[in-house]
Amino acid sequence: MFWKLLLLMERILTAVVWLPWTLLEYVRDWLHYRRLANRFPGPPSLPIVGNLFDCGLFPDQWTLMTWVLEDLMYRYPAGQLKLGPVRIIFLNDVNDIQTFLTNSKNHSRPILFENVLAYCLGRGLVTISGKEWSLHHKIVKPSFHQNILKGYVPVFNEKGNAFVEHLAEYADGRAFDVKHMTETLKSVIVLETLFGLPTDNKQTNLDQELFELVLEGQRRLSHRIKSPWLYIDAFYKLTSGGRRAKAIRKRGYEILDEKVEQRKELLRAEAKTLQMMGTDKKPEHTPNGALARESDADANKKQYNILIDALLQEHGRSLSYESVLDELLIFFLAGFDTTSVTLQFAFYYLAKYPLVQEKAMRELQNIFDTAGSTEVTPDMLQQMHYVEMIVKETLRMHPPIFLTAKEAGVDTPLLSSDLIVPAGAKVVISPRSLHMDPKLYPDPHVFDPERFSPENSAKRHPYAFIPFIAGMRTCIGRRYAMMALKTIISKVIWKYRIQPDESYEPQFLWGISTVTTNGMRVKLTKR
Ligand code: HEM
Repeated sequence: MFWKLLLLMERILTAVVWLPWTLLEYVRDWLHYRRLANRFPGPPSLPIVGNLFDCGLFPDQWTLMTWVLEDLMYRYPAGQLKLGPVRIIFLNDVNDIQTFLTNSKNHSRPILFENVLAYCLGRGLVTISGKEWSLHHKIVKPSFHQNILKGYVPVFNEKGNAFVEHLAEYADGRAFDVKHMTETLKSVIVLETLFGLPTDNKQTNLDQELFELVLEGQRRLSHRIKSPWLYIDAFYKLTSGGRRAKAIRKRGYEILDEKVEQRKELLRAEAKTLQMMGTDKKPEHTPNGALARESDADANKKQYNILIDALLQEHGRSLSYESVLDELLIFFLAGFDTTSVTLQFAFYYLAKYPLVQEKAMRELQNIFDTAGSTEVTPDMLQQMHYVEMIVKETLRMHPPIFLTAKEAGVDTPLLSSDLIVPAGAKVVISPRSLHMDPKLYPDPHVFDPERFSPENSAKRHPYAFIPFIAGMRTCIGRRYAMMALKTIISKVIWKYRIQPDESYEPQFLWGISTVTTNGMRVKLTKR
């Protein structure tokens, strides 16, 4: 009894001391945050509503974005915007961006933003942070090892050839829309490489449905991001948009579940064939051409699995089945969306700059003629310096992810001024604003791949080109994307001359990635 009383008193005493102490610490942190954040310059704001009225002045979301990215971020290279109670700090000085991103404590997403993304996309690599992120990252990273990526090149080739053949139907000089074709191409590539499923170069009805669901999910997410009153999950769930977003995710899971079953079936068939052949030697390639198991050379080294197999192996160990499906959904979206946008804009800029096409053609003549084949190999990809410069310049002018939001984990002093980004600040960095800074890129609106020649690149700040962001949360698919894009663009340039549709100007919709609302119109003629 005595001991129980003592224990109770101890608890009461702890509560009495602990509560005010915690509260005090919280107030102290908040005052510290406010003191540091208040020093950041920004457009004049009103009490409570901040800059909400300024933002409301813009007729649409795109004009608002242009104001932030092309006006505010240049006027205030380290500045702030107050969206009601939410304060956003933006950085647009290359040294400050480097300082911020190289600090491994600054890589979580603001929790509100993370929740908004996760509601539509589930909890995959893009939408998680902390220990959960470290675990998922460790599981999927080996699937992007260069041995695996090299094994994908035959798939990039096969799909690239089919795409180029399909384009022949339009190669009579009339204007046509290439957008949907690039989206289909890229989603088929993802299914064959990351999911290890043969596709017959076409989308099945189910693939098409998954693809459309993901696009709709993106549109809904974009609508939610620009409507702060929908940020609270409990409220969003009750709206028709929230209910539809939930239904999209549920149906997405059902389709992905079927994909998982197809992959398991394929692996069972493969194992059976091996058994019948009386060998236990593991094959180097899956039927779709992707490297699936360790090759002889790697036999004693680490085992690299394609993404879906790596995830399934962890199912029941460190991952739940829902986490497996969440990752597949994220990779399906991340894998096809950004690369197809880049491919569309490569078409757009190449059409406007015929001399760039001819220079690329000369490089390709060297490579393909020497090899006596247009089947691209990993070695040939290494030799495509100019084609790579075209891809980079496309990503400079139109980085598909225009901006990213991070939460500062620690106070981070900036280099360009005596300002300090306080711990807890929501920080926005825009590859697009940075890439259009005339101090870094003179005549930034001119498409000039020479900016990425080895000599010119060497002179530039290492953080001046960040289409994949940088630091700990850099894009895991960046090498995959570069290899796929170089393979396909080289095949298109080899076969066709691309010309502009003079009546076309892209109109943009800003979401997770920045896409066009009016397709991507160009003209083609055969070489
Ligand atoms: C041109 C193509 C691509 C571009 C420009 C691009 C850009 C980016 C950017 C900017 C981020 C960071 C986002 C942020 O921090 O807010 C990112 C992350 C990511 N990307 Fe990509 N990406 C591309 C292709 C791909 C591909 C092909 C895949 C998959 C095969 C992929 C998978 C991912 C994943 C999983 C993340 C999250 C990484 C993490 O947080 O750890 N991306 N990407």
